[in-house]
Amino acid sequence: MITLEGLSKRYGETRAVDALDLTVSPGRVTGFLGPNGAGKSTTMRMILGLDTPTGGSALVDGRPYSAWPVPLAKVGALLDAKALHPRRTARNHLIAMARSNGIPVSRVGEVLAIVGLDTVRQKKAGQFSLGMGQRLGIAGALLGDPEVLMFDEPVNGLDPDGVRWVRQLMRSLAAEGRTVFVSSHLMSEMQLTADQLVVIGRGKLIADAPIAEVIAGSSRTTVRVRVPVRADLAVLRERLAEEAEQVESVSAPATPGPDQLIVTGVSAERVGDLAHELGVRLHELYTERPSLEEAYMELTADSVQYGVAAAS
Ligand SMILES: Nc1ncnc2c1ncn2[C@@H]1O[C@H](COP(=O)(O)OP(=O)(O)OP(=O)(O)O)[C@@H](O)[C@H]1O
Repeated sequence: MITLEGLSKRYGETRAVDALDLTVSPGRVTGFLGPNGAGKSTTMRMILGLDTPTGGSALVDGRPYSAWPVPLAKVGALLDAKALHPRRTARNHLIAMARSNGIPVSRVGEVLAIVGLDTVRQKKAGQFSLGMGQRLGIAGALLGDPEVLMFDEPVNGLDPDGVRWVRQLMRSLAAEGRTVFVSSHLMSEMQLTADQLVVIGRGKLIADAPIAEVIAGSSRTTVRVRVPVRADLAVLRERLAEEAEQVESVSAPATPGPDQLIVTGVSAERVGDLAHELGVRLHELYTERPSLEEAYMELTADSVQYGVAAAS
């Protein structure tokens, strides 16, 4: 488990991380999202003791990372896949890591096999592609068989097969009861991988909730209802207008007039109950949920620092 209490980091005037309170629990994949410069990498670096907080604390199972006798056996991390010695082979890189952390060298072969690099274990890291570097970084994170894993943009540079592999790896690590904390800008991938989402913007917590809740909480969740009788549509519309945020009449393609309502701010159950009370016959009633990307865009709209002006 990772526990952040009031965690803060300032760089001069920049509040990179601003009083962050957060618990990252075991047994699930927690996605860590936020616009560029939101403070994700800085947070992860502080958890690993690579940056010193200017306030608050970051603990792993109740202790700072460095206070664990074999930190690599407690937390495995992939932060910067390019941080490799270019003339060292994959195998030697991992052997050096294992030796300096008191981990049996026999574990090196195991993790090379897990990440699919056993055939190139004698290749020098400097000759690795971006994706191979990512795999080697993940091998390093797994070396100490840690309970807590942190990955900063792990699918960066991976081909579709590799992306899928990372997804399955994260899911299986969480299923084994480990804590998996992973940052990514790929929303579609996060939607498939994460159980819980933590969203930050300008160093502050914006959301910490199960993925389904983040999506359901979006104002873009609407209810669509199809009513076959035009007069009934008007009756239902009038009644819904009393409690909905918005009710819009629309027509399906190739129909002469409106035959559907799109309702915001009222559940499908409530729409169905009201229709029943009014004796209005329905042909369709369903909830349209936004994608995670749409929900995320809405959540972070005020926190984007490095946006591009929309093309006119
Ligand atoms: N060493 C540093 N010196 C000064 N400012 C820094 C330093 N490291 C990070 N920052 C600033 O802290 C803020 C947070 O940066 P950080 O890299 O943690 O964001 P991020 O969420 O990981 O961004 P990205 O998604 O672009 O990787 C940014 O404004 C960044 O410019």
